[in-house]
Amino acid sequence: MTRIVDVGGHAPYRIAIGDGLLSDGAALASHVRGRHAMIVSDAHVTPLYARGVADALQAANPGLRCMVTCIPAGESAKSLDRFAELLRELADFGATRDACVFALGGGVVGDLAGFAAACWMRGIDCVQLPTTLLAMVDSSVGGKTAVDLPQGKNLVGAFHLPRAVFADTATLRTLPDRELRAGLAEVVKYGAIRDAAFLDWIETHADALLARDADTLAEAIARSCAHKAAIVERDPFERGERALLNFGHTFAHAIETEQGYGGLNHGEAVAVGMVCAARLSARLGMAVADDTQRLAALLRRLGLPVDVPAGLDPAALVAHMRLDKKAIAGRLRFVLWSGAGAAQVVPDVAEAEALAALG
Ligand SMILES: NC(=O)c1ccc[n+]([C@@H]2O[C@H](COP(=O)([O-])OP(=O)(O)OC[C@H]3O[C@@H](n4cnc5c(N)ncnc54)[C@H](O)[C@@H]3O)[C@@H](O)[C@H]2O)c1
Ligand SMILES: O=C(O)C(=O)C[C@@H](O)[C@H](O)[C@H](O)COP(=O)(O)O
Ligand SMILES: [Zn+2]
Repeated sequence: MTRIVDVGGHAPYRIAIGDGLLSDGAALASHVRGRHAMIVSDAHVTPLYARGVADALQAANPGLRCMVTCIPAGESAKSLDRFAELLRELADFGATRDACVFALGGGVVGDLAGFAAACWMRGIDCVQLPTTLLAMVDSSVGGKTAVDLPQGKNLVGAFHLPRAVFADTATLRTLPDRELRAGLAEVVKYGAIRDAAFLDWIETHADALLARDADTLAEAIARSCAHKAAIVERDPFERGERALLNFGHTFAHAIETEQGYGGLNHGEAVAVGMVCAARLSARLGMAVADDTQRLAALLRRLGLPVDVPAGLDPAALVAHMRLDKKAIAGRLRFVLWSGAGAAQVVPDVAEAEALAALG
């Protein structure tokens, strides 16, 4: 069964979620307007799936010129250098404005390839083909694309909506356990910020999710995408409510940056960050300590970390937060929590409070 989530707004697109979607060459090729299709993937995903996608596209449209380009796996590939390399490859490929980039991989590939598509000739089509749970529930949807700098996460980027998203759940069978758990952190985020019943559902289905039960995973993906779609179609450029999707991220990005993008992965950092944000909310009188305990217990049960890694300098973490994209006029803004299903953006949070919330 293929589940569909439609994302409305000024440039609507469809998210398809189902087993085997990467072999549907006709569906993939229907989004290519010209003759050039560049499949961007990483060193783990390329040998597993890239040839299949290229063959499926080619079979559906024999006139298409397909190329596969492979980046190293991992967050450190989300760099300006790799971005420049992709642009040079698009040039060498002769990609014209009707070319299409297929981002086949996790959030790293999606963000990097999406950013190259956003910039090449001021914007060409991009189709997201997420192969991690995190990319299926979050990064492939909504059009945020970016690369990191040593000074901070996602500091250089653009909003560039995908033409379509195909989440082939069969690819999750090869995903390492650690990456599956990372994706579950962003799933928990949706329950935490806007759907108390979904948070209950995740608690009830935690074992099935960890055991990769296919229907349970597909339901988690579809419900997560529906939440993200509802927000990003109303606020595509994060002028307001989209910031709620950043719950836990001010802490998470500071940790990832301070670890040089080689420590916790994004989902793990978000798990820690959400607990810090919940603690901060309790300190500021918005949440009760019991809610923080409940959130931490669920994340632990899902195999995720909930404590700031030992050895990180708290002052350095707060210094990174000053470059958080939600900060305004030199003051920190946080997504804070008032318990299951309820979050809000709070301006002017004192750095001393953020420091104390690190635990
Ligand atoms: N744009 C957004 O809205 C948004 C949202 C959330 C996260 N992100 C970004 O996404 C990135 C994290 O994405 P991620 O968690 O997918 O990490 P990732 O892209 O690094 O993938 C995780 C690992 O899994 C491997 N992998 C991917 N699919 C596989 C498969 N099917 N089988 C086997 N191995 C596979 C990858 O090679 C990599 O080693 C971060 O950079 C984060 O900032 C962006
Ligand atoms: O789509 C969004 O908006 C999000 O904030 C989703 C986050 O999970 C994601 O990690 C995003 O890349 C963070 O964006 P940033 O603007 O804080 O860099
Ligand atoms: Zn995130």
